[in-house]
Amino acid sequence: MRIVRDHQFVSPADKGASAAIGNFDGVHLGHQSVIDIARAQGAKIGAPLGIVTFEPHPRQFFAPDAPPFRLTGSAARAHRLEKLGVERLYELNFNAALSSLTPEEFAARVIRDGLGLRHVVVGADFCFGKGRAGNADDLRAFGAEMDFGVTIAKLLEGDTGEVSSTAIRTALTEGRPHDAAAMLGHWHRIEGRVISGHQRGRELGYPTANMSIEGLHPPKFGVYAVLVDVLDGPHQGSYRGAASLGVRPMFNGEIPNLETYLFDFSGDLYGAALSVGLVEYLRPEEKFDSLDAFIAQMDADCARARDILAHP
Ligand SMILES: Cc1cc2nc3c(=O)[nH]c(=O)nc-3n(C[C@H](O)[C@H](O)[C@H](O)COP(=O)(O)O)c2cc1C
Ligand SMILES: Nc1ncnc2c1ncn2[C@@H]1O[C@H](COP(=O)(O)OP(=O)(O)O)[C@@H](O)[C@H]1O
Repeated sequence: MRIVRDHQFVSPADKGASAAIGNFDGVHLGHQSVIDIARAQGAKIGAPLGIVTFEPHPRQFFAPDAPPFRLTGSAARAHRLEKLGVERLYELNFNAALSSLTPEEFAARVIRDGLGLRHVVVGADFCFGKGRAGNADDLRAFGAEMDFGVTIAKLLEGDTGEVSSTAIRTALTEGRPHDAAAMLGHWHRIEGRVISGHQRGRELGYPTANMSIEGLHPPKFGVYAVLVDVLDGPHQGSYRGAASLGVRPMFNGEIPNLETYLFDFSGDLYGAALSVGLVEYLRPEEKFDSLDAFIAQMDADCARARDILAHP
């Protein structure tokens, strides 16, 4: 997958895609259906599959102090898109210049001249350009005028209603990772590099690979059964584990993070990139009266997580 971050000066080899446009936060089933249409249109006209997306997320650009809401950071989104067979990822810098283009300027300068897209696919609720002034029908009209194809995809309905990033966030906030996964088409995964903590874990018999969740929507705090992928380094591979998400009341922690104990593993994970999939919510974080009681509870958590993960 080629990643292009500037819509100007794009090399001819990177132009000519059939691309879906949007934020694709979480890359859920609704996003995947839009991407499938772009793939099918591309196959018809012999164009590579592309995605046009934005970084930061426009909502972060317009309201930088709002609480974190993203399901996927830029790297996690790119991984997910690559797995879906995306060949060109246009991750455009969402800045003052881009956000002030009118719908017509966006169509002409970005879609036609900059990226040279041959076909674009958007969801029915798509809005674009300064002040969100353009809608999907406007895009179709610009396409006819500027010689790129446009498909407007219907919004996907799941069993429990519309598949949306908002509904997924709510499921995660309420500790329902299965419901989130049903809308995502995969486990909700938190990705990041392993950072060091207070080195207490190893003394408790439960060393944990710690990751920051800064900038991400926080799922319900507590203990989860998890599926872990170590994405790089000597321990690359898939593991099962139990993870604690939150502030560690046992040790009066403050900054929330994700701490993952990998089953049947020993080794150094500092600096490695991890992807931790939340499979089942086990219990809230607690403060125990003694370390013995805490360790006994972690033993029980891990036994339960092993059981759950044997038949996820
Ligand atoms: C299965 C499991 C359950 C945990 N449950 C709790 C908990 O209930 N309360 C809490 O404060 N911390 C909990 N933690 C987090 C531990 O406090 C944390 O991993 C440990 O203090 C190590 O911290 P360190 O990585 O900074 O050394 C849990 C960790 C694991 C792996
Ligand atoms: N089974 C395991 N699960 C998670 N991390 C492990 C495991 N075995 C060894 N480690 C290593 O131990 C480190 C965590 O040990 P810990 O004492 O909790 O220190 P820290 O407070 O720095 O997280 C991890 O970052 C990893 O490098």
